[in-house]
Amino acid sequence: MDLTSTVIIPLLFGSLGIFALFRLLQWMRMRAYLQEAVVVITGATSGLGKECAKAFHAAGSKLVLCGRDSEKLKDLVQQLSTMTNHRKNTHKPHTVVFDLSDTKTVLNAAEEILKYLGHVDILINNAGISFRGTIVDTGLDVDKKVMETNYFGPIALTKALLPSMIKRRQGHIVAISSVQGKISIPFRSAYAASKHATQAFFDCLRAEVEQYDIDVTVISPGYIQTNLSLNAVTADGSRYGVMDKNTAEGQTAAEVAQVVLNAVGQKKKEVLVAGLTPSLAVYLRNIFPRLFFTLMATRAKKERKEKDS
Ligand SMILES: NC(=O)C1=CN([C@@H]2O[C@H](COP(=O)(O)OP(=O)(O)OC[C@H]3O[C@@H](n4cnc5c(N)ncnc54)[C@H](OP(=O)(O)O)[C@@H]3O)[C@@H](O)[C@H]2O)C=CC1
Ligand SMILES: CCCCCCCCCCCCCCCC(=O)OCC(=O)COP(=O)(O)O
Repeated sequence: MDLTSTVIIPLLFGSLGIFALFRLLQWMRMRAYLQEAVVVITGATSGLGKECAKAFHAAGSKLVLCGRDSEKLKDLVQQLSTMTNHRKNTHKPHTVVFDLSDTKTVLNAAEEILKYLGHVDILINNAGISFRGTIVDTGLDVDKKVMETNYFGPIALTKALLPSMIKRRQGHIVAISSVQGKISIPFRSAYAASKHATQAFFDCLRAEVEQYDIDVTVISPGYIQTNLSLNAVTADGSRYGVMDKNTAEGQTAAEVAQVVLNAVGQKKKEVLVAGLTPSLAVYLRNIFPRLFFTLMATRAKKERKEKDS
């Protein structure tokens, strides 16, 4: 008896068929979940937020696009309306203008969103700023600004929308963190601190709200080709204004937005979206912390030397 033709090949094709069917069912469930869902995206005016807006719009979600600049939001709505490769049943997005570092405007925005749309299915806390500077030279006002934007703003918005999700026993909260929510690299203190706080807060939230059928997804990207480094704040509060090499060579925002869409659609609890070095760095930090600390100290000395020369 030929084992290959009677057992191995049928088994192989059978497994492939089951896998294909599983993926198809997964895709159909994801499509149904995102279609018609009310999705709030912060930081929709550029980079990853803008690409998420395009991806969720194409998936048929009802978008609430948030940002500080109403003109940029209007432009995005216009751009979405002309997108050609989307399905027929897309929706005109609603826009809300507020600054995440101003709690009062965040709370007003949440009220406006609930008043206008009645409920939120998916909140994507995406907006953020980065930081470049030495700890010794950085004023506390700069640390606070980064924490207000990356941590207190998103948690204020989350807390404001959470009661209505609990009441409906339905909702999904997404935090765009960073690899720097898991490891700290020198001269990024305020940013890394804000992302570690984000990771911790949303991990606690996930545990607390599972009993209400609310999902929490934390996405930790590595470098993405966006304006993040250009817009980073420095030790004296001024704009960094440099497109860092790592950022310029990172993944495209559109690629990462697809990962966000799939992670949300599949209700994943967390996703690391990074290249080999950042991914290895996360493992190294946890498995061989002393080696990781030595590498970081060497990196800090090298960067300092380069800056001083
Ligand atoms: N780029 C990267 O390498 C990585 C990015 N990330 C994270 O991805 C997220 C998106 O950043 P990215 O797209 O890269 O960067 P961008 O600078 O392109 O986008 C940042 C967005 O956040 C908004 N924003 C900044 N400050 C505030 C504020 N005070 N109130 C409201 N909105 C604000 C910006 O609005 P405005 O247009 O008004 O400035 C902009 O829409 C961030 O959380 C970032 O930390 C994570 C890992 C890597
Ligand atoms: C054999 C194992 C080798 C692993 C050693 C690696 C040590 C090198 C450290 C690498 C650090 C990577 C940091 C990645 C950080 C990252 O992806 O952050 C994403 C961001 O949020 C970008 O923000 P930024 O403003 O810092 O550009």
